[in-house]
Amino acid sequence: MRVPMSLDRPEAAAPGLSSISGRSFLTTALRFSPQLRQGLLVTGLLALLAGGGRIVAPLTIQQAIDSGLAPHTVAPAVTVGAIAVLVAGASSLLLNRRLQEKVESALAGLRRDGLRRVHDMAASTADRVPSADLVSRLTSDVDQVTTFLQGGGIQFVTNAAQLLIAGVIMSVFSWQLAVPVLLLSALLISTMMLMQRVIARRYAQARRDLSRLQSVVAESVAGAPVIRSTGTAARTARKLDDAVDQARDSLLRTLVPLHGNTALGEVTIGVMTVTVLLGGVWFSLAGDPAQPRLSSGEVVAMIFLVTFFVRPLQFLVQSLGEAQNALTGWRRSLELVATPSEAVTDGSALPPGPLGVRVTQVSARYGSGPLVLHALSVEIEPGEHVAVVGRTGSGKSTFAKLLTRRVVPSAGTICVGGVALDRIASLAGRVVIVPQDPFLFDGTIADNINLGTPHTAVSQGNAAGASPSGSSRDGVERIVDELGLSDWLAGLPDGLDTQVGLRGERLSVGERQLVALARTALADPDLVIFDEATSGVDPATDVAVQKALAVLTRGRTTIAIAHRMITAETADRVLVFDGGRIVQSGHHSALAARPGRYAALIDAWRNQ
Ligand SMILES: Nc1ncnc2c1ncn2[C@@H]1O[C@H](COP(=O)(O)OP(=O)(O)OP(=O)(O)O)[C@@H](O)[C@H]1O
Repeated sequence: MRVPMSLDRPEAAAPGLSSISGRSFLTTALRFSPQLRQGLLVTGLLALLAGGGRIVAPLTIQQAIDSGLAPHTVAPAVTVGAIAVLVAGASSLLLNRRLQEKVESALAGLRRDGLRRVHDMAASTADRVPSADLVSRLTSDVDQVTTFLQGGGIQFVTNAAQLLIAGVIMSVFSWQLAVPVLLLSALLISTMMLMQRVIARRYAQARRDLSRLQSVVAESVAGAPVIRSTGTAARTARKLDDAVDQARDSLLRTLVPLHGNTALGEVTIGVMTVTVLLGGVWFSLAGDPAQPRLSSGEVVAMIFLVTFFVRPLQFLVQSLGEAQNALTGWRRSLELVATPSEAVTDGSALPPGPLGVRVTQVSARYGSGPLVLHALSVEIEPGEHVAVVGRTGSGKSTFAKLLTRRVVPSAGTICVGGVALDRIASLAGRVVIVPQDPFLFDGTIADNINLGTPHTAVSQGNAAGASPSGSSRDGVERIVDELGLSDWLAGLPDGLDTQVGLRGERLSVGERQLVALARTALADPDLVIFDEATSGVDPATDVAVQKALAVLTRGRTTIAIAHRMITAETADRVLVFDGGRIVQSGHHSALAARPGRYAALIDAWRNQ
C-alpha cells in the first residue's frame, strides 16, 4: 500500500482560500453562523436539565435504600425520580430539536454564503482553486456534518452536561472514589485530544484527496471525447487509479489512531467502573459496620453514577472519528465562507462614461513562477480602441487578466478611470471581459443574453411556464437588432428561443461569442476586453462577430486581444507584445510599414 508522504504535515487550506486552525474554528463558526450564537443560555439550561434529570434517578434510589425501603420514603423518591426522568426526556427532546434546527439552518446559511463567495471572491483566488474542490465544500463537506448529527451527534451537548453533573455528584458522595475516576477520565480525554490532532490532520488530508479524486473524475468525464479520440484511456485510467489509491490510503490512515483510541477508551472506562464497584463495596464493608464510610444506598448510587459518567465518555470515544470528519467538513466550508470577497468595502466608485487605463511599470507572475510580464507601461485613453497582438505566450491574456483583477501585479500600479485598480469597490458591469469561449448556461439564447437582469426568464413560453417579461424581451430584441444579429438568429430553428444546451454546446464557439457580445452590450459596460476566438469560427460567423464588435465598441474603451488582421486593422492603436513586454505601439498602417515584430506577424497572417 502506497502511503502519501504529506499525510502528517500541518494541514493547509486550498491555495487562495482562508485557513482556519483548530483553535479559531469555534470563533469562526460563531462569527459566520449567527444562528448558533442566539439563545445560548436557553440551550445551556436545557442541556443541564436533560443531563441532570437523568442523574436524579440514582439519587432517589439511594434515598430509598438508605431509609430501609420504607414505604413513606420510597413513594416520594419514586415520584421525584419519575418527574426528573420526564423533565430530562422533555428537555432532551427540546434541546435536540433546537440544536438540530440551529445547526441545520447554520449549514444552510453556510451553503448560501459559500455559493455567494464563489461568485464574489477575487478572480485571482477563484482561478487557483479547482472547481471540484469548491463544489465539495458546498456539498459533501456540509453533508458530513448533517450525517454526523443525524447519526446521534446531536446528543453531544446532553452527554457533556451529563458527564459534568455526574462527576460533581460523585465527588460529593465519595471523593476517594471520584478521584481515580476523574484522574482516569482526565488521562483519557487528554490522550484523546492528542490523538484528535493526528486524526484531524489525517481526515483533512483524506478530504483533500477525495476532492482531488472528484476533480480527476470530473475531468475524465468532461474530457471523454478527447480521451477517446487520442486513445489515451489507459493513461487516464492510471491517473484515476492513482487518485483512487491515494484517497483510499488516506482514509485507511485515519483508522489507525481511531482504533487505538477506541481500545484505550474501552480499557480506561472498564477500569473506572471496576474501581468504583470494588472501591464502593470495600468502603461500605471496611471499618465500623455501624458507621460505614459509604451506605448501601450510596454504593448503589455510585455504581449508577459511574455508569452515567462513562456513557458520555464511551459516546465520545466511539464517535470521535465521525465527529472529526464532520468538524473537518464544517471547517472546509467555513474556509470558503471566510475567504474575503473581491469587493473593496471602503473602495472608490468608478467615474461615469468610458474608462481610461493607465499601467505603470507593471510586472506579473503566476504563483512563485518566473515573471511573465516585465515593467509594462501603457496609457489607454477613454473611448480608445486598442488591439493587443503578439505570438502565443507573449503575455496578452495575462495583460487582460491584470485589468480584470484575475492576476495581481507583483510590481507597479494600474489605474482604471483614474482610480487605482485595487481600490475600486467593484468592477461588475463596468469592466467586462468577453473570453475566447464564453460560458453559456443551459437555457435559451434570450435567457443567456439577458443574464444582466437576474431572475427574469425571457424565453417565450419558457419551460417553467412563467410569462415572459416584456421589458426584458424587448431589451434583448433591441440589442440583437442593434448588433446586427437578427439574420443569424433567423437562421436558427427557434431564433432567440433556441436552446443552447449544457455550457452552450449546441452552438459553435463563434456563435457562443455572438451571444456573449449581445450579453455584454446589454450590460452596457465602459471598458470591454475582448479575447478573439483563435479557431472554430466559420467565415459567416466571423463577419457577424466583427459587425457586432464594431457596434459594441462604439463609445466605449475597448481592448481586443486580436488573432486576426482585421481586428488590428480597425483598431485606433495596436500594442505588440513579445516576451512579456510591449515592443511596438502605434496604428496598424504605421507599424505595418516598417520592419519589426508586427510586420512579421502580418506576414504570418497573410500566409495563413
Ligand atoms: N495560469 C497560469 N499559470 C502559470 N503560468 C501561466 C498561466 N497562464 C499563463 N501562463 C504563462 O504566462 C505566459 C504568458 O501567457 P499568456 O496566456 O498571457 O500568453 P498569450 O500571449 O495570451 O498567449 P495565447 O495567445 O496563446 O493565449 C506564458 O509563458 C504562459 O505559459
